Amino acid sequence: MKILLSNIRQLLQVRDEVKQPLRGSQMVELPILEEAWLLLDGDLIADYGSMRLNTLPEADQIVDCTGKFVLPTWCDSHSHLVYAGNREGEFIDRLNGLSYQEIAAKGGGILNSAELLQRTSEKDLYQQSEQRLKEVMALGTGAMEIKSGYGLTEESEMKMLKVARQLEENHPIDIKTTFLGAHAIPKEFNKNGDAYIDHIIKEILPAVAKEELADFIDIFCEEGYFNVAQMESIIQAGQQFGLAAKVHLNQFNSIGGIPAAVRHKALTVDHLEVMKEEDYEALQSGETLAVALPGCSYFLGIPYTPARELIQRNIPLALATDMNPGSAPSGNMNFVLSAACIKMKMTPEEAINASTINGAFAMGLENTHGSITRGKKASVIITKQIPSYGYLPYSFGSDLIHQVLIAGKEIRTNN
Ligand SMILES: N=CN[C@@H](CCC(=O)O)C(=O)O
Ligand SMILES: [Zn+2]
Repeated sequence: MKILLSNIRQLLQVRDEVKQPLRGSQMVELPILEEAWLLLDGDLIADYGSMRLNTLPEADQIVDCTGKFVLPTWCDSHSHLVYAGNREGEFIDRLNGLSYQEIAAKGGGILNSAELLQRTSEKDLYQQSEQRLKEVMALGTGAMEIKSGYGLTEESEMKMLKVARQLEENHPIDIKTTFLGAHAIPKEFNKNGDAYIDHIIKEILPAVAKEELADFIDIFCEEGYFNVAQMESIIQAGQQFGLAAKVHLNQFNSIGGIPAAVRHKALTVDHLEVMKEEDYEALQSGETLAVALPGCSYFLGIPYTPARELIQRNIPLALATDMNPGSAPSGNMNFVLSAACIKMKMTPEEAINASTINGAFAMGLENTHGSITRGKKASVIITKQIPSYGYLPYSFGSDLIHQVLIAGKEIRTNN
């Protein structure tokens, strides 16, 4: 079925081919086609052109986009969307003065979510997660990464990854999965991180790889969780199974993880709220992408990732939600866009690039997602009638989406 979007006020992020993630001054360039049409054929983008120059192509359905902006759907490259229950109780504890780390030290935090997830059936976990997935698709996310990490046993880590794979099978959104067994040390390991890392590498990872449940590998490298040597072991073990690394780093402390991750050719390093000179220099010397998670900074009240410094130093930067029950219980990329502009001083162009094409690179989906390109997935956001695309981050909290199409399928339409 061919769908023609006509009379588009501005078609955003129109690119022929993007070979590398955008960096530095490239991030401020957002290619635009004024007064445009866009033809979707089945699940792919077939063609686009100017309303002024071309005769319109034939289509089965025509959607009039007068006064509206069309852009590729968001690419959310860092999420923990599959989880059980919530941690609203810890949220109240934090409002009453406890810190995220203090709650974790008392046995709450990730271990709290793991305890509940282990008791939750696969079916129930699927249903809870599917509800969140439907919500984020309606908010314009067309590709996303989902991590395990609330299982912390072979059985429960596999349960999480199976649920993520089933979500992809049953919905048009593209989902990449990441094995995050090394998210916290389970209670049974009595704070012995080395023993748990050994167990992951010898037992859990081979089982995950055998069933092809993961595309990437991750670890929470942070004081009180896992150290740099343990991160290096996990990255190398993942590489044995062809899993590139996407690593949680520098959320609260800079402990030397970024230089090591870049040395080991990690695809992305994520969080980066706390940065030292050596961290910037390592990123400048390699190909690893930085991923910022402003929803986490907002929710926990911790520093925002220094986007201006990263961009000024030519380091490619993506934006993602970090959707999870403890530090960012929102999968709304529209909010992420606003927070990146308001709190991290990114321009709307930089924030849109970081949330689309660079997000696609951060998941290895750059050939199919992240831009309006012939042959890429027919996944687009049609805005309501708004004055400019800068209005998207400006009008924070407003729902400015008229329609979302993912792989050619209508996800929602507002009037
Ligand atoms: N920091 C590590 N992992 C998640 C939070 C996990 C949790 O608190 O449940 C994050 O990216 O923020
Ligand atoms: Zn995370």
